[in-house]
Order: sequence, then structure tokens, then C-alpha cells
Amino acid sequence: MSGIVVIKCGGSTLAELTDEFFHSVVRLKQEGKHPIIVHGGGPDINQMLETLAIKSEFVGGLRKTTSDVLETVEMVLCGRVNKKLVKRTQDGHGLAVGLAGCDANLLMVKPVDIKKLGFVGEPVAVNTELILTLIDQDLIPVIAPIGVDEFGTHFNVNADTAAGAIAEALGASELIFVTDVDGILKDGLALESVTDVEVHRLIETGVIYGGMIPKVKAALKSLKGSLPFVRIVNGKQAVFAVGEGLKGTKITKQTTAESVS
Ligand SMILES: Nc1ncnc2c1ncn2[C@@H]1O[C@H](COP(=O)(O)OP(=O)(O)O)[C@@H](O)[C@H]1O
Ligand SMILES: CC(=O)N[C@@H](CCC(=O)OP(=O)(O)O)C(=O)O
Repeated sequence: MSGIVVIKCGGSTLAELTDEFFHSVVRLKQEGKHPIIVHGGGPDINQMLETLAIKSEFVGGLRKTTSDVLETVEMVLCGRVNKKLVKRTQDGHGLAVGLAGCDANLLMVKPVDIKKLGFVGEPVAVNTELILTLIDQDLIPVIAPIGVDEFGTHFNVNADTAAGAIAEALGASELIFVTDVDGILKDGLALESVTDVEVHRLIETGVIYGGMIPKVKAALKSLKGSLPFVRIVNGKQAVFAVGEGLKGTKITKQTTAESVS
């Protein structure tokens, strides 16, 4: 199906998303595109873990996920955050259906490293049929990044990674990371456009660090598929319009001519 737009809403920016943002997502649908929201919720998870006095740590940008942590992550992502986003989309006059990657094996995963990270999964397959059926019914899927393995065990998946895998599997025409900064910043300014090769350099030189790393890694991985480019935009200003570019950073594939020069 053409015109699939995967929009990853980061936990960092959920509170800043405007009513106009959700209206514009619904408008995309009315104009014949197929928006899919994949969301994170890191700050909400942190807050709930703190309230419940459950310790958690990040290893290489991923949350070490014990069974207690997993229970809290599921509660926050599939409950509070997912349903808030469903409400806001429906307030924008669209019909949204909230689900998690573990529903109907939507996001199949394998453990990243059980010893080091516990129940953290990396995507291996996506139930595209389910998503296409929902889209076909004019629904807007709102997906929480909880994956499931072949034995039915649930796993916590980084939301950027989940969005990248879903976009790739569906052959999406756009993948947009909505976050709390204007794009990839260098010397305080958002870069308009960067190639995959430049992104590697920006990671090596420490310009890209922390939460931006899983985002650009997911972007680079999905660029290997059908996507011509991936965008990183600020949730404060993000409003979608068919045929119009968004402000932010565009990550593209370096052409062969560029790579030899
Ligand atoms: N070069 C960079 N440009 C912009 N942000 C960066 C960069 N390197 C690291 N970051 C960090 O990445 C954060 C966004 O990632 P994250 O907090 O995980 O957001 P989200 O919840 O939207 O996924 C920014 O707020 C910033 O602190
Ligand atoms: C494995 C892992 O780290 N999972 C993430 C899932 C949520 C997420 O990715 O949220 P953001 O998009 O707001 O960062 C976590 O537990 O925080």
C-alpha cells in the first residue's frame, strides 16, 4: 500500500504536541495518506518507576528491563501513554486504534542480550497484514513498543527501533521522528540535511549522543529499505501537510557520486 507515513512520537515531546499536530495527522488520512503513530514514553516510565521505587538503568541507550521493570513499562506505555494518544487523535476527529506490538504478534522480537539487558527485544518480524487491515478500515493505528518473542514472552523495545522496523516492513513512504529538538543539532543549530555517512561521523565525534543515537540508527537501518529519507522534527512545531516539507533534519542516503568525491 502506498502513502504510509510512520510518525514516531518521542516521550520527550508528548506533552508538547499541539491539537493542531493531531488535526494534521487526521488530515493526512483524509487526504489519502496512511498515518501510523508509534510512540515512546521514557520520561513517563521513569516517573512511574520512581513512584514505585523500582530501580532501572540504561545500558548503551537501552533500559535494562527486569520483570518488575517490564510490568511498569507495559502499564505506562500500553495504558497511560497509548490511551492518551488515542484520545488526542480522536479529539482531532480521526478514529484511532491503540495497540501494542505484542497484540496479534504485531512486533515479533528476539532478546538483545538477556544477561546484560533482561527483557529488551529487537524486532525480527512485523505482522504487516494486521496493520494494513486497520489502515484499510480508515483507522489510525497507535502502537506501543512492546514486542513478543516466539514463545509468547513480552519484551521492551526502544520506540525508535520499533518505528524503524514497522516502517521498513510496511515499505512506508515516510518515517518521521518527532522529538524535543529541532533536528540533529551541531553547534546549536539544526542541520537541514545529512547523509548516512555524515551521521556515522557525527556519532564518532560525539555530536550525536544519548537518545539521538537509537533514532539515527533506526533511520540508517530503514534507509537501506525503500525509504528515500527520514526526518527528525520538533514536536512543538510539527504540523503535517501533504506535499509540504517539515522543518527539521532530513537524513538521506549518500549517492555513489558523493561517496567517491
Ligand atoms: N546532535 C544532537 N542533536 C540533537 N539532540 C541530540 C543530539 N545528540 C543528542 N541529543 C539528545 O537527544 C535527545 C532526543 O532523544 P530522546 O530524549 O531519547 O527523545 P525521544 O523521547 O523523543 O525519543 C535530545 O533532547 C538531546 O538531548
Ligand atoms: C528498551 C528501551 O529502552 N525501551 C524504552 C521504551 C520507551 C521509549 O523508547 O521511549 P522514548 O521514545 O521516549 O525514548 C524505555 O524503556 O524507555
